[in-house]
Amino acid sequence: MTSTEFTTADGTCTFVPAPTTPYQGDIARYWNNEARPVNLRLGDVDGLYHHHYGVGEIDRAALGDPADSAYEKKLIAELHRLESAQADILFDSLGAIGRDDLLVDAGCGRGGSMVMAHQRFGCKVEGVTLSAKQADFANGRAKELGIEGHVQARVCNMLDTPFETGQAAGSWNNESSMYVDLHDLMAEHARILGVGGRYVTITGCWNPKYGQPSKWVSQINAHFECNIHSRREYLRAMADNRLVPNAIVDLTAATLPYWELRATSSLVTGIEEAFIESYKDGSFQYLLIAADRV
Ligand SMILES: C[S@@+](CC[C@H](N)C(=O)[O-])C[C@H]1O[C@@H](n2cnc3c(N)ncnc32)[C@H](O)[C@@H]1O
Ligand SMILES: CC(C)=CCC/C(C)=C/COP(=O)(O)OP(=O)(O)O
Ligand SMILES: [Mg+2]
Repeated sequence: MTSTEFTTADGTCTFVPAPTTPYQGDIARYWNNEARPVNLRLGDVDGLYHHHYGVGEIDRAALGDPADSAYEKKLIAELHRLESAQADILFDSLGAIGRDDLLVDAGCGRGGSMVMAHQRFGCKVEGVTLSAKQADFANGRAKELGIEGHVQARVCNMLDTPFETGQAAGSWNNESSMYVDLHDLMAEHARILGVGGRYVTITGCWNPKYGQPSKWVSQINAHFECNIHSRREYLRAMADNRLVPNAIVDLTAATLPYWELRATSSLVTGIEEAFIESYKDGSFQYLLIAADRV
């Protein structure tokens, strides 16, 4: 396998595997260059850096008066609280995880979810991302927290991971499954999970009830260079790969307050309208699917 050189934040030179396809090269570049304030400023609140969205009711009392000079800071903290609440909901669905178990985060971003999972379960958490910059960032945070022996990110294709067959007790995709073929993805999760293990995804998917992807869904795809799948595709790919859903939770109503609040902030990116309108017209859904590896 060919590799490319990458210099880490501490100046160390390292080699990372070259992307398997030109598309994966595009996605690696996209995340290597990403530095949106809506992600960095939220992460700065407590050092948990997420690249996913939020769920739950807005705490209006915590936000206080919009005319107050401290309001924007409180709004950022509130958006971040909702994003961390989203990760907590995903972990609630993983079932019983012990300290000696291994969890795998497929498409781990800057690693916020990995840190949270380790803090909650005490176990080892391994993540993969296409972006060397993200992996370096996640490993840097783990080192700062003194948990580098438990939380590790590497540059790797989630469809072809180095984990042993049956090694993981749990694995997840948190808003990272819209970059890959779902049959290939579920086959890899089914391979690395032991029988009785649990797979969880939180994802945005287009709703077959709408007919085809709406213009808003197409806009989201173009914005992130991703390819949103339908709800039907998720269920079919799981069924074909020994992953039996035990929970399908529609989080659409729970994520709307996050988007409506975000749309009023100074950190807007321009994609807020597409999420709000597609959730409202029913063409797009925010779903959690948990499945047992049988
Ligand atoms: C929207 S971010 C989500 C990050 C993280 N799950 C979170 O919740 O913060 C999408 C992530 O998927 C990763 N990704 C996309 N395609 C991938 C692939 N084929 N293999 C590994 N990671 C991939 C990207 O590198 C990026 O880290
Ligand atoms: C639900 C869907 C369709 C998600 C697409 C994947 C994605 C880009 C998630 C959020 O990342 P981010 O936190 O970097 O995005 P933003 O900068 O908009 O906060
Ligand atoms: Mg974000």
